[in-house]
Amino acid sequence: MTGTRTAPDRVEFSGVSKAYGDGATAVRAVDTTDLTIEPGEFVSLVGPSGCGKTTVLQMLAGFEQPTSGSIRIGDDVVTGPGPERGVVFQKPNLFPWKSVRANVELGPRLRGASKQDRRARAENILDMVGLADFADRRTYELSGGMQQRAQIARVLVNDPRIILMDEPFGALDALTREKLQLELLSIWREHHRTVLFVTHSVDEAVLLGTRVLVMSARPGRIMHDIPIELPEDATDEGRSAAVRTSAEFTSYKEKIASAIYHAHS
Ligand SMILES: Nc1ncnc2c1ncn2[C@@H]1O[C@H](COP(=O)(O)OP(=O)(O)OP(=O)(O)O)[C@@H](O)[C@H]1O
Repeated sequence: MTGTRTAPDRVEFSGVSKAYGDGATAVRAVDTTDLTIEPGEFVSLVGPSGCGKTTVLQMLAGFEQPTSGSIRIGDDVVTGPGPERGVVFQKPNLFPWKSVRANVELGPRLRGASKQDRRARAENILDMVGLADFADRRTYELSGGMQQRAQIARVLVNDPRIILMDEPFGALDALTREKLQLELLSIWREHHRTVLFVTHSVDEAVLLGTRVLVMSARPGRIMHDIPIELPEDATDEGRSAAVRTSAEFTSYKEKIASAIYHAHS
């Protein structure tokens, strides 16, 4: 039989709903949702507080199962977590007593990579996220921004094809946040992984996303799917301010902020 195979990293939600609990006390978090994410897309997910953004991400991560409908990656139905998906949360979950390098090497070590291989991979990734000089520090010694960099390195070292990020920069100060946004954008431009990025910041959603999805109030469903095309490359630190103040950027922000505002009503 010669069936057509779907691209291996294509994400597809078909009629996905999620309720927590059952009976009269059930919380309907996500309503019937269809969604396709093509390989290499950077999709920002925004919406009113409690509308089900994290639930969408957790279902794709395989930590939660849909109540109805199904989620596929390529031809495979998601039934649990898998090595092709890496998850970055708002709070880094690093081992504080281990060095940055040991934290980053843990994934490859658990998968049986040789010492030489995992060392080389860790060095490469730590360099990429700007932590090469901090490899031997214990993670509790790092600032919040550095800890989040280490967390991103820990996910990237496993070479996931799909990266799921839930408010990863939400706890950082504005300057560090901006720096990490640009770094993430550079990494994505270079490696072109598929990214699903949950954020409360419309500015961040527009700056990073190739698409912004706006969810309605709970039970959430995707109300708007907005492709983003900005005039310039925002990864260049010198030009990012110009991008953020461009007419296109402002217009996207206004459109999305208004959609979120109306999603409440
Ligand atoms: N494990 C759970 N058990 C019961 N209810 C839950 C659980 N997780 C989430 N919920 C509820 O489901 C709804 C959607 O939550 P979710 O965290 O997905 O929304 P969100 O859009 O990410 O929220 P926020 O923007 O505030 O982070 C909320 O009403 C929440 O209280």
